[in-house]
Amino acid sequence: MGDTWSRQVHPDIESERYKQTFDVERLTNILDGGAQDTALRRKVESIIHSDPEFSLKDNYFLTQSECYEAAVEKKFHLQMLAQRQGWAEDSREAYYAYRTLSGSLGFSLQHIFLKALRSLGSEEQIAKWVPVCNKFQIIGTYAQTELGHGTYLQGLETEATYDAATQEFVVHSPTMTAIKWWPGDRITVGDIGPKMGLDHVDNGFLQLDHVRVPRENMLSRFAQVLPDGTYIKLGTAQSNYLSMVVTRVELLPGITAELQKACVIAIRYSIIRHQSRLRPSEPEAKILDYQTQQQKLLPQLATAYAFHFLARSLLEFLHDSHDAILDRDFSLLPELHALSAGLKAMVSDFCTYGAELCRRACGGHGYSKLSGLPSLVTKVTASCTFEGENTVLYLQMARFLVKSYQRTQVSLGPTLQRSLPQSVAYLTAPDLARCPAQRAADFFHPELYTTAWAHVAARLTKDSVHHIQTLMRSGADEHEAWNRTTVIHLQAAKAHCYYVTVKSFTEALEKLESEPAVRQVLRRLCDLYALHGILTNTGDFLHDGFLSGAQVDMARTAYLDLLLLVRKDAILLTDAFDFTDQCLNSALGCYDGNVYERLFDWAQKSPSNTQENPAYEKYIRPLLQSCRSKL
Ligand SMILES: CCCCCCCCCC(=O)SCCNC(=O)CCNC(=O)[C@H](O)C(C)(C)COP(=O)(O)OP(=O)(O)OC[C@H]1O[C@@H](n2cnc3c(N)ncnc32)[C@H](O)[C@@H]1OP(=O)(O)O
Ligand SMILES: Cc1cc2nc3c(=O)[nH]c(=O)nc-3n(C[C@H](O)[C@H](O)[C@H](O)COP(=O)(O)OP(=O)(O)OC[C@H]3O[C@@H](n4cnc5c(N)ncnc54)[C@H](O)[C@@H]3O)c2cc1C
Repeated sequence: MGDTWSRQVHPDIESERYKQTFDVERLTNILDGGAQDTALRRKVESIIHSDPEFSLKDNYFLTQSECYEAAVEKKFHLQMLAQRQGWAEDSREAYYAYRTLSGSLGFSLQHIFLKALRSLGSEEQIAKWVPVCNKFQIIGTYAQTELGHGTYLQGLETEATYDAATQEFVVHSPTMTAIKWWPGDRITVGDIGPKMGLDHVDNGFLQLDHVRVPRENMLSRFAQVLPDGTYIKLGTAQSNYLSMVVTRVELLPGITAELQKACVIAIRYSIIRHQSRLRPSEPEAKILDYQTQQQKLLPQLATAYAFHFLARSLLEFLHDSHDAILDRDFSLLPELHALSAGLKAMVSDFCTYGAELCRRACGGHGYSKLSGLPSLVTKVTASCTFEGENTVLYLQMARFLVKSYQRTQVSLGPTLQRSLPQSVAYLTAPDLARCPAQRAADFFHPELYTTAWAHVAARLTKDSVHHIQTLMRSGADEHEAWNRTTVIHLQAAKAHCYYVTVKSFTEALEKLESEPAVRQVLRRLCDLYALHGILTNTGDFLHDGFLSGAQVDMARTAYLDLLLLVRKDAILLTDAFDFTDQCLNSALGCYDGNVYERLFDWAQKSPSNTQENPAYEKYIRPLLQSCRSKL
């Protein structure tokens, strides 16, 4: 932070860094993608942090309007810096700049606009507009949602009427509910009013009154309109939804980073905070030494790591399939859509839950904005809704699971095995009826718990299909049967997403053979993540006897042992994320652990401490005097 306390690390947190069971720097390199990436990121961060224009110190004391202005100001300065440094918009340097300034930069919708342009625009349109957008000579938004519709895109009311005489589209909002609502960064425009958070984003409304748009401005990779108005379909009905798929995947690292930061803040604080005594004869304990505090925070740390590797594997899948889709080979799109929908829902749900748990785990100081935790919680909460409301997205995943299972019902055999999408291959794998675990240590085997998760996901998917078929046999039509099964669909989709995450974590570990110490510490997190899920969903594993009650007790023993093991490395695991103090902007989460000094110092900046509030003269003094005169 560059303040006086940065020079002296608090002994409590320093002692936690002595016993290095693994090389923290190597883990940071692995998370960054290599030592060179770490070096580049740190170089970008030092350039940013050396410039006072990018300081976040006063953010907690700004009004909404000041917050927005500060975000645009930072974006402006970052654009000027990027031009001076030669950092292209889609460069690693730009990515690292956004990572360190995330949540405080204006024009975030420009990225969403560019994803739509790159996914739906023709090569000519991309070549024409991307360069000027990258220089912010065009500032775009993504105005899809309306006052009356956000989820149900078939219900959108905005009209685009083609005028062949002028070769223009006349775009119009015919009703009040057709008014575009929410788009950040827009004709009759205005602000939609105060929100729960994201004060740095100017979410507004856009009412279109017969706005004319040239024909060539329609993004035309998957659909074209000829000068005479003929409509040419070049893709599928869903290919025009591609930019949402790309956005859902590319949002995952940023959403995960919110949980990572919350874990860093809460775990560092939990080493500094001493409260109550473990033994009457001993001094007050570090709250991270209480098993319940470990149970709150360490599974969240495991989740934050699990999602890092999950996001990486889904980004690879997107990268490998995106070019084919742009070339109109849509064979991988259904699986990509299902994964992007289901995993965006799960990651945002879990990161929201986890960030709030981290906040609560910090007691009273977790309720202070100066902790950095409340703004992390309000920010990550938005991701449960934007880019697709989570329930709706889980149901999209469920629809894919149902269709995949129905394919197994009609044709079994080797050809099916090869043609089933890789993420649901377990639907035709030989199924274990019972878990083979004989003792707690057996639950430390990735093969065992991955199979357990596949078993539950398969059972719930089959259960949902059988439930639909039973309802239809009793006379319900397919739509009613679907709706009356959606609670079970949700269970199946969530179990599938958890299985996918466990599998991607175990696969990431397999690639770390040359890093035994790092691999071991990550392996414990993988075990913890998998067992945490089993123990918070034991009903699903007991339901058909796959796990016995005795085996659940074994899993719990393994889990509680893991908490103790992970506790020892907790600080080192948070250090490995390598967030700077400036980026965390938290009085509780600084690297040096000097919490109380910073909390007291930062509180002095509160306007209430720098100027008298008019309430005293207007109300308090007269009240006191009125009471006094009666005495
Ligand atoms: C700091 C701040 C930073 C903020 C950044 C983020 C800003 C956020 C910006 C936004 O929020 S933009 C607006 C986001 N809006 C949405 O995500 C809308 C969500 N709704 C939908 O995506 C669709 O309406 C929905 C998937 C719910 C329904 O789609 P459909 O209307 O096509 O109906 P249906 O569910 O019957 O799907 C028909 C077929 O299309 C498929 N499909 C649906 N969506 C698809 C898709 N995206 N890609 C590929 N296929 C898709 C679906 O799987 C199915 O295939 P099958 O018939 O083979 O089963
Ligand atoms: C911070 C923020 C920023 C945003 N930015 C943008 C932007 O830049 N551009 C843009 O276009 N949009 C933006 N949005 C809008 C966002 O995309 C929509 O709010 C989102 O898609 C959800 O749609 P909705 O609001 O219509 O919710 P609804 O769908 O009305 O959700 C309400 C409830 O209905 C349920 N529901 C709806 N349909 C079904 C169904 N089929 N089955 C079961 N349950 C159902 C949902 O699960 C939910 O519980 C933003 C939203 C937020 C919060």
